Amino acid sequence: MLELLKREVLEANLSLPEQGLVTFTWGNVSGFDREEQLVVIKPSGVAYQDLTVQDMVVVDLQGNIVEGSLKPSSDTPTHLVLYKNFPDIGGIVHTHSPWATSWAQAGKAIPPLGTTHGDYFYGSIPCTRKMTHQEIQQDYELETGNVIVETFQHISSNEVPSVLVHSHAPFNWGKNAKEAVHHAVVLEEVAKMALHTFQLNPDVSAMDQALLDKHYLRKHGVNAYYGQK
Ligand SMILES: O=C(CO)[C@@H](O)[C@@H](O)COP(=O)(O)O
Repeated sequence: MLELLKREVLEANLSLPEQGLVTFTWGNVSGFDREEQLVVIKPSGVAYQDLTVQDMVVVDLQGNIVEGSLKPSSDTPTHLVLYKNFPDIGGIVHTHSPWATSWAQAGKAIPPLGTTHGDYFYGSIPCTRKMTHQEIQQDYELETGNVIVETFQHISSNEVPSVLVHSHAPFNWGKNAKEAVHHAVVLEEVAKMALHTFQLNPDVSAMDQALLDKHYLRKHGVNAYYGQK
């Protein structure tokens, strides 16, 4: 199982530059084997084109390296907090994709403005609060995870599989690494559309709840009917 997960995580990392989500090494993907309680994650600072399955790093939920000779991504503590607190996720991706990162730097949530958003996110994509100086200085990556969990106290991490970290960039997740990357691609498109929408009409309001319900629930939930379902 772990070897298959390493391959899945490698392929998900290689898809980041293919999808236009990263510049240089500004991103990382991990996968979670919930049975073994082990996380496979990209090594820190290694160029995507140089990555091999053997480079994938395996850590436990305390961050101890179980397999691998390279240092894990610097964002590993953030990934681990999310795996511990969001029970249904099996993959996480962090990038600095420019449109979503612009919203994160502005400290603004992305409201549901249209059906593209509604098909994937059952409400606004939240932005975390600013972190305190103490949080930043103590353990920035760990506290980034904690502030994301705090942001989702009253939001379902299943219904909104993305977050904008204030003054930083997005984190996305899904049932596996591939789905997490899919959500990251959608987030980037939705962030781009939303910014242009506000430029065209600064007074635009969020889409009707009925339309959001129709589009989200046609793809998600027990009565989903989209595509060939
Ligand atoms: O967020 C950042 C930098 O701000 C990191 O995600 C990015 O540099 C990637 O770091 P890693 O190479 O995964 O350690």
